[in-house]
Amino acid sequence: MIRTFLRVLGPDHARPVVVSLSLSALTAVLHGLVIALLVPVLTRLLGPDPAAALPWTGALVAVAAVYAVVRSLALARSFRVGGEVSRALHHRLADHLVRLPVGWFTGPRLGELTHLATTGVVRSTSLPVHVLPPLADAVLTPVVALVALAFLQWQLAVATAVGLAVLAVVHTWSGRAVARDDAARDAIADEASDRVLEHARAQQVLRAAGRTDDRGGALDRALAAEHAASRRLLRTAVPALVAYSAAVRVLLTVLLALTVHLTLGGTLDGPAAVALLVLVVRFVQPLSTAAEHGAALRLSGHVLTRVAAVLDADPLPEPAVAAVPADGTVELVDVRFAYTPGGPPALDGVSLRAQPGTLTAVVGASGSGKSTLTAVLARFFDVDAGQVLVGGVDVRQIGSRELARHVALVPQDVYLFDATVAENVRVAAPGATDADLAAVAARCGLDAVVAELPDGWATRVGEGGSSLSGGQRQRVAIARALLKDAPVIVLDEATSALDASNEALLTRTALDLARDRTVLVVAHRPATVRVADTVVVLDEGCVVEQGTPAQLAAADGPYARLLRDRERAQGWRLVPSPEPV
Ligand SMILES: Nc1ncnc2c1ncn2[C@@H]1O[C@H](COP(=O)(O)OP(=O)(O)OP(=O)(O)O)[C@@H](O)[C@H]1O
Repeated sequence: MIRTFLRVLGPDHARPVVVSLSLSALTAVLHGLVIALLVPVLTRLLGPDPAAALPWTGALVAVAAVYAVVRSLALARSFRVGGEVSRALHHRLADHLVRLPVGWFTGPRLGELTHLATTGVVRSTSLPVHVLPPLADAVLTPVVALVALAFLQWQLAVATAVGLAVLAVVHTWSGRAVARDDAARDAIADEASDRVLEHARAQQVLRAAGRTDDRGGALDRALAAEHAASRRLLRTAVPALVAYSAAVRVLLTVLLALTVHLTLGGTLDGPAAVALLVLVVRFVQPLSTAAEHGAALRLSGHVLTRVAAVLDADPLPEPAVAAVPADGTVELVDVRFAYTPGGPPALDGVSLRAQPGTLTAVVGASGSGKSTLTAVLARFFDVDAGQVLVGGVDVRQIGSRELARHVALVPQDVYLFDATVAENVRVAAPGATDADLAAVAARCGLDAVVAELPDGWATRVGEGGSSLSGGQRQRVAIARALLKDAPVIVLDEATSALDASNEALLTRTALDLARDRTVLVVAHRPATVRVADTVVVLDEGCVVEQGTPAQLAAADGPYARLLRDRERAQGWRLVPSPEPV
């Protein structure tokens, strides 16, 4: 477990933890020595010559003083290390997450990450502060006392050694049973937190559907399962704790009885018996807390295994020497890709070429593979076969930083940070001046949005950009792409209804962008498709038609059918019912 802890922290942060744990171990050994020294001190103090206790008392005071100093140092260091552990784990997770393929971040993983980054990090932070030091005390102190006992009274030492072995067995047995239910409860708790998040996010949908409570729903079931899992854990944990605690009491009783027996039999004199009784009582004390700290250790161990699994997830391989794309030409050559190995292909032999200075519209029915095409282009996933080339270079040979500079993806559902509009645009180029912002805003119609906002560029957009409409958020994302000056822009057109002026603006912007770069639009509107230089029609992951809008319209194939369907759908309008006469 400690090995996993140090591995998860990484070499830079492991050293201070090792120092802190060593200090805690030294504290526990000194504690054991203090307890052991009580025996010669008490034996002599209660014996016929109390003055003989003086040198032993001096030794006891000296060791106790060193113990006090080391303990304070260990305590101060463990608290400092606790803070560092929290920071280190957050940094390690964050550094690794940015290198993972975007496809790794599926729904359940997001819930697990939230759990790990909050509860998981808190539990790991408590390890060097509240768990390992008392556990070292519970294990090392009795061992040191046992060694001392071996020199003082062998019969008691043998009985103690046997007792400690029995305790270790009981501890391991009870720990295994609890660990099983612990792991199950953790998994169910993750599911419950996922459901709570989902419930909060889906409030609009639920209210629109008239579902204001969740009786019998997924959240209700997840919370009930969590409750049941907690009860199951309690049913295992309580008997396990009681069994261990009873074993400690039995050991104490046996040792006390043995001491009395040895005294009555004349093997021990009165002062030695009193001293040994004190020794036995003192070293059994830390043992009784071992079960609780053992449980905390197991919980932390479980969480650390999961953090280690995240850190072990393979990042997308980076090229040893990153190649630089020659220009913004985009080419897909016989690309095949499935989300699950051996699963149905989302892209099945897709080939296309888009040149700088052109607008390519990608169209197709829902589920035909349009978003997947944009995802492999931005290398959110690596393709299973074929090649994705930007500027003549395979995206796997372009470093991720360079590729992000070359390809700007404007998704349908743009996420904005809870910051000002200006700060959100500057994400693409932190050094951009106000004049740069104004220039890109004018090109994508963001200037009109900013003019209407109460504080202009300084308006805060709320969490995720909630105070802006979908169309406005997309304009912020387009401004980011322009500011980044990416030669390739991939725009996933919003499927939601836009008013006529917004629709015209979006088409104008796409055309304007395509003057000096390669623009691919996942197009949902006939207006955008008609102005494209090339249209690529996807169906079940395959390119079924490709050509200019005029050519495809004349062919009267899948494109023409799709366009007719779209126009018919757009032709539907909700109109007020006529007034009764
Ligand atoms: N994360 C995922 N895991 C597994 N399968 C997926 C995933 N995302 C998409 N798919 C599947 O891949 C196929 C292509 O989906 P994709 O989202 O690319 O289609 P689309 O044309 O963009 O659809 P839409 O217009 O509805 O957004 C579909 O069968 C879809 O169910």
